[in-house]
Amino acid sequence: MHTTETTLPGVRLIEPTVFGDERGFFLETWHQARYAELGLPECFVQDNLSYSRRGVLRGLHFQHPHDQGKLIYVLQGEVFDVAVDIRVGSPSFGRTAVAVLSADNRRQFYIPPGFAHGYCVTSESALVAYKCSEFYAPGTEASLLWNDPDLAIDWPERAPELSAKDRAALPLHAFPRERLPVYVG
Ligand SMILES: Cc1cn([C@H]2C[C@H](O)[C@@H](COP(=O)(O)OP(=O)(O)O[C@H]3O[C@@H](C)C(=O)[C@@H](O)[C@H]3O)O2)c(=O)[nH]c1=O
Repeated sequence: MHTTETTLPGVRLIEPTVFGDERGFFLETWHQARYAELGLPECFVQDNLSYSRRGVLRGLHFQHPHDQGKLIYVLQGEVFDVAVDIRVGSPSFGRTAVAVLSADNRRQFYIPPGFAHGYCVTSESALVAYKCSEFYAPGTEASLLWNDPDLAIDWPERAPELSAKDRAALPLHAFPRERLPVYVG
């Protein structure tokens, strides 16, 4: 397993060791002890799977309270994945880290609690799997505007397909401080 720091402290790109043989390949998608050594949560409590067509953009989402850490990987297709530091008082507040995740590169992106997350599908379709460190808590989720000019994310799609919730999202500066997580160092 190989891990790389990204442009945001705590956000990690993980390349699991792949064991290939004549039958195909095998890899561990999560191993509690090994991933704990990387500083990932020892306990994920929910696994999610979503399917989307090319050009769909889901995000940028976060929950607060009940902030979720997420371990994301792609089972089919390819996505452009984005993390945004939205922790009030963080030295990297408003900064982003991006990664191309695909079924072929088998990369995983770890986004700690306190960050917003989103992705855009760049293949014909994509199956995205992710583990979460907190349960889904309806009413505490929020949508940060995908094309907030202050974030300046260079999305691969200029006119993505969005949910109604994401079309009504707010730019980061419009969120009251109490709706955002706080940086604890
Ligand atoms: C996220 C989620 C949604 N749902 C339901 C609510 C709703 O009826 C339906 C679709 O929900 P959404 O439109 O919020 O799904 P989606 O836009 O895919 O939301 C997800 O986006 C990515 C980027 C994330 O990081 C996730 O945490 C989550 O916010 O699924 C659950 O039951 N459990 C969950 O954990």
